[in-house]
Amino acid sequence: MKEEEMSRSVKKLTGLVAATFTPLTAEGEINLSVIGPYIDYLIEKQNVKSVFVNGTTGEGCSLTVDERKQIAAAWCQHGKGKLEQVVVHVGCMSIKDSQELARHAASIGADGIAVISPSFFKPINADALRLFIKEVSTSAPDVPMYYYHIPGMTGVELEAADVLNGIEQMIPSFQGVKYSGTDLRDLGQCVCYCQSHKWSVLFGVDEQLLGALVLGVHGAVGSTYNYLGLIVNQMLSAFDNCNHMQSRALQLEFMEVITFAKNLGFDVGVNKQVMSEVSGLVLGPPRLPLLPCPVSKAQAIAQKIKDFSQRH
Ligand SMILES: CC(=O)N[C@H](C=O)[C@@H](O)[C@H](O)[C@H](O)CO
Ligand SMILES: CC(=O)C(=O)O
Repeated sequence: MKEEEMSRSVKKLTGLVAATFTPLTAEGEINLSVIGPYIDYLIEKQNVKSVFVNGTTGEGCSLTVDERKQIAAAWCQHGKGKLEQVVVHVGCMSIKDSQELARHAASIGADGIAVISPSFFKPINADALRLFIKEVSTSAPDVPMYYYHIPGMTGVELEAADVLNGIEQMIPSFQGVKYSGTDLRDLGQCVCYCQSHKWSVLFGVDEQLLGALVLGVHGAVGSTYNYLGLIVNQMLSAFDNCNHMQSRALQLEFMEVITFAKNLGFDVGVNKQVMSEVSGLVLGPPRLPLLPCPVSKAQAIAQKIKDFSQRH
């Protein structure tokens, strides 16, 4: 497809996107039965209608290729007619695995795919990373492709704007970037570049979202929208209505909650247990090397979240 054709037929990814947790049984096997109720919870209780599956929050890199396929398929199947977009993260250390997951995502009707940089052998420059993303996209040429920039996890410090430069010539299906870094200059460069190609920039550091909105990002992908979607939607509305006092007050209060959580140790294992406490869904433990979270710790964080929600 030509670039103009693609951009006409693609639904732009905007607004809040929940980075989903992967439900596991107490024995540590994937638990597909939770995904249907999980979708209803996001839509009915959080007003969140798009999801990002098998990413950082979903422990995608800790799952087998087969497990990732089953999880992605369940989100697409149960989300049909309910969710606006299901974006599947397909990044792996092996490009072959990523290609297989990309092909699979296309076959189940995913609305988009995303890749992180490989992080054991790292791309030495932006060219190498662009090539990697391109080779994955050729396995699913009709599925919108997003680059998932998360230097804090991958250790790949290439500027995202450098990765985007010229990428439209290599990847006709390219549609934007999920930016989970904190370099606002690089983010701003990405916003300009994506704006000119009608792509989306989704921000991924939830506690800093307001700063990114000021720079013009089109939406946000994050773990906390699983349980704070309603409140952050209020912040987005306040921002859209130029109510700086209200959007700032909400972001500052949100920062206080995340700081409280971080001081107790806030990794994906803790976060997952917090979601179980707030939502009532039974998401189970994380997978090693992440450790299960003591229930008392998750309850203390969940209480802060509930208090925050009740105040608004
Ligand atoms: C490293 C990580 O998990 N980042 C998530 C997405 O990129 C965020 O949604 C964070 O969980 C969130 O901003 C809380 O710190
Ligand atoms: C936040 C996010 O996008 C992820 O967990 O992958």
